[in-house]
Amino acid sequence: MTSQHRSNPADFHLLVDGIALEIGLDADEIAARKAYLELDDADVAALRDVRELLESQRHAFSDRFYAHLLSFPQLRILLGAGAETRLRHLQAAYFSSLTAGDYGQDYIRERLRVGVTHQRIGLDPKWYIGAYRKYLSELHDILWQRLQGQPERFRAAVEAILKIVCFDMGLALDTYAHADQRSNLQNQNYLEQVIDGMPAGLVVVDSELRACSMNRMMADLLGAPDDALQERRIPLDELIPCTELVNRAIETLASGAAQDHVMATFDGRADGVRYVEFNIRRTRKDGAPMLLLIGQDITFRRKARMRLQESEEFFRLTFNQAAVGIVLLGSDGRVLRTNSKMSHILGYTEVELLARFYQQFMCEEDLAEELALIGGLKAGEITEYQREKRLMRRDGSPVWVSVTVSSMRDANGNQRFICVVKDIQRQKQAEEALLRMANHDALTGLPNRVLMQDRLRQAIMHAHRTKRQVAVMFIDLDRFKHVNDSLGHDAGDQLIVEIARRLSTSLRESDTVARQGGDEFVVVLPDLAGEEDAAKVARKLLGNLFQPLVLRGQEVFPSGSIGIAMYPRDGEDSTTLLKCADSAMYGSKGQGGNDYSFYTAAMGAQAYEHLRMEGALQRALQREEFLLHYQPVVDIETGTVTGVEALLRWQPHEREMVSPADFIPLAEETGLIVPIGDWVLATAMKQQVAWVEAGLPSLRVSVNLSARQFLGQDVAQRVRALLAETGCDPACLTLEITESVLMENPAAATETMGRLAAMGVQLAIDDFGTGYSSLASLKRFPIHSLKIDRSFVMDLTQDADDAAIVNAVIALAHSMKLNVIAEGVETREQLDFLQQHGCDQMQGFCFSRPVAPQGIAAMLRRAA
Ligand SMILES: Nc1nc2c(ncn2[C@@H]2O[C@H](COP(=O)(O)O[C@H]3[C@@H](O)[C@H](n4cnc5c(=O)[nH]c(N)nc54)O[C@@H]3COP(=O)(O)O)[C@@H](O)[C@H]2O)c(=O)[nH]1
Repeated sequence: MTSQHRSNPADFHLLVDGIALEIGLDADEIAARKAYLELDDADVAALRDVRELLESQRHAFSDRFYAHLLSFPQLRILLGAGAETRLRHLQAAYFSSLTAGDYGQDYIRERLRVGVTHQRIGLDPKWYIGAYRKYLSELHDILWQRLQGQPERFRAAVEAILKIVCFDMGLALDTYAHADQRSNLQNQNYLEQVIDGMPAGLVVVDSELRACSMNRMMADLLGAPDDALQERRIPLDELIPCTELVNRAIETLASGAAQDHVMATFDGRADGVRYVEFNIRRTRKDGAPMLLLIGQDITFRRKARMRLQESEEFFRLTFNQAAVGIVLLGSDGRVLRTNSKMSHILGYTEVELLARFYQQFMCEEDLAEELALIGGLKAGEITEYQREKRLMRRDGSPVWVSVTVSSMRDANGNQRFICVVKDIQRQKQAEEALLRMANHDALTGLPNRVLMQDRLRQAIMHAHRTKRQVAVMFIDLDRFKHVNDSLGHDAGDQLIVEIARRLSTSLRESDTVARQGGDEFVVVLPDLAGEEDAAKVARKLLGNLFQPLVLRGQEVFPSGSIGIAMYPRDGEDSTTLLKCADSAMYGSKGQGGNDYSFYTAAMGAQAYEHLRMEGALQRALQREEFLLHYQPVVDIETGTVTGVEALLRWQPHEREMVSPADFIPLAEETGLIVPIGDWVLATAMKQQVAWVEAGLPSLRVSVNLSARQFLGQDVAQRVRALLAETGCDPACLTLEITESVLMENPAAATETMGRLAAMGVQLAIDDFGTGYSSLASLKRFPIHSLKIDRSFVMDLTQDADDAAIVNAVIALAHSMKLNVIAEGVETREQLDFLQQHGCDQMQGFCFSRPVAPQGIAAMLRRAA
């Protein structure tokens, strides 16, 4: 009986040797076995005796033997396909060795090998015991046939064959059993290893609900030592204190019904709580019911699920309560999900939004760009984009939003778009208002200078391309100051607003009317054929402007002076054209106003001179080209010099002296009057102190304050500083302010004058009679003197009106307890008149022209 073995031959031999050792097959054992079978030398001799006889029958024997064996399908399967040839060969070797007479170590090892091989292939002992039976019967028949008549020889041979075959069977069976035992042990070890190594915890519980064993994983889950159950069986509720698990285990034990997903929480572990999900199965061991509790550590999964739930909840709340609108779109733009803010922005309910496509909310003009961007997202060319645009609300009104659209994929790989929409309606409105404010005049709502210049530039560019012309009109209202001064600023504002309206309604949409500031307007007429078009518009404007209106109950007839510059004739850029129009406007004013003038080169020359003077004035201050002359103020009664008026002179280097009448208006216009006036104040005060220090009688010095000086800076503070700096006595300083300056901003003037008077400085109203203030309104101002304007004094001896005015002024001033000074007194007659009518003081050529400081000193010394 033979079979194959498939493992490595060296390993196999080691295994066989190991089994021989474990069985204890040493020489003594073999001798004992042979002795027990009574297998002795006589048997060996008997076997050798029939060797030749049997060898001759080997092939026929083999045929019959295998015909029998292979007639059993189970054997055919166990022995394997194509086994016959191989087996016949092994069989032949065994057949020969059976009668060879050598039954030592090699023989025995071969028998053991056969036993191990049979055990390995799962050939039950029944099969090879049957095979040995067939062997014996066949040998018996052969011997019977061949040894008929030789009963002794036959009996000895049969006896010996029986012994050796039983010897072989014993070896094979022992080996089989031992190899089987070994294999079982190995299987058991393997099973234990598998159970220990499995990624689930296992507790085996007996019918008394006591835990008998558990694997390493379960010990680990419970935080118990591996051998916790070796000493004693622990009650299940002690090992795992979970009522639910114990109850379900009791149920399974009783009914046999499997229990799944039984949750137990293991607390108190150093590494935190563990969640274990158990499956409970009933089984049997040695007839007694047992429970298998298989626990899966789902801590990670459960925590992950809890985290997921938490983050989903967080997302849900954030999504719903977000201060921005959020929309999830399908790749076709369908709204798949949205939040309440989005509903609020668009005025739809969430359900209504879900039935719509994003494209439905877009403005017509944004659609093409938006679709192109979405196309870019779809193609993966961009991952997101941001735009400020308008969306259409449910009520059809547009709402400004800032939209950020990003591309994403859902769990199934479908393309989705997330739109985050911020309502920027208010911001946009504020921006628009700011833009409006930056570009428009607050009072009239007309474009301001900035916007006008922009429009003018555009008009020039267009005209350049189309070979057309552009007219720029500079409009200045005539006598606006008069309205302002006499009727107040509110009336002035009303007039400006009405003029703005009249200008706007007189022009086309494409024309621009802008307020340049104050009472100045600029009109831009684009796309003209020539000068005559502009002239027509100018005539129309003047006609419309001239319509009367009632302000504060008084009928007013506004008019304006218009200067016109033409592109490209007068200039090719906005700055030049505006300058030209400005110069032309002065041309109109010079001709009496209420007219228009086109710019001419001569006007340009005037403007150039203007500029030149401005530069020269600036340099004059630095080069100290200014000086002061002083005109005495004389007491009419006594003829004594009581004071002087400081009068500014400009003596350019190596050039003729320039009259203040020529440069003061320009200095006023450019603002240079402020530093120049400051210089005058300081110099006059220093001079007053110098005369006193020179031992001369203390003189009152009068200084003229310009409008800008008086209204534009903190003159009181400056005067205080200069008084302190120069040491001039405030009581010796008079500040002269013209009537019109006072009326420009009476409230501010009152306040400033109050502060100056509080310092002890005296205040005089200059050029009195030329303005529009009434004597009554003067009561409000803390003034000390009135200076009657030279124009009234000049003709007072010839003109009865002037005489009456001068007389009235003196009378009224005295009634208000004001000092009166007449200016420009040139003749004895004028002086006599003034004396007769009680005028207090005078200044004029009849006494002295303005002279240098030394002249005043000499004059005072002479009088002493
Ligand atoms: N803001 C400032 N204005 C000033 C200052 N210095 C002068 N001025 C103003 O300039 C205008 C012209 O002044 P001026 O050429 O000096 O003429 C003054 C006198 O010379 C002139 N005057 C005086 N007496 C006579 C006379 O008998 N006949 C006559 N024809 N002219 C005479 O009058 C001018 C003084 O005017 P007023 O100031 O109104 O008293 C002139 O408006 C000056 O105010 C300065 O420092 N700051």
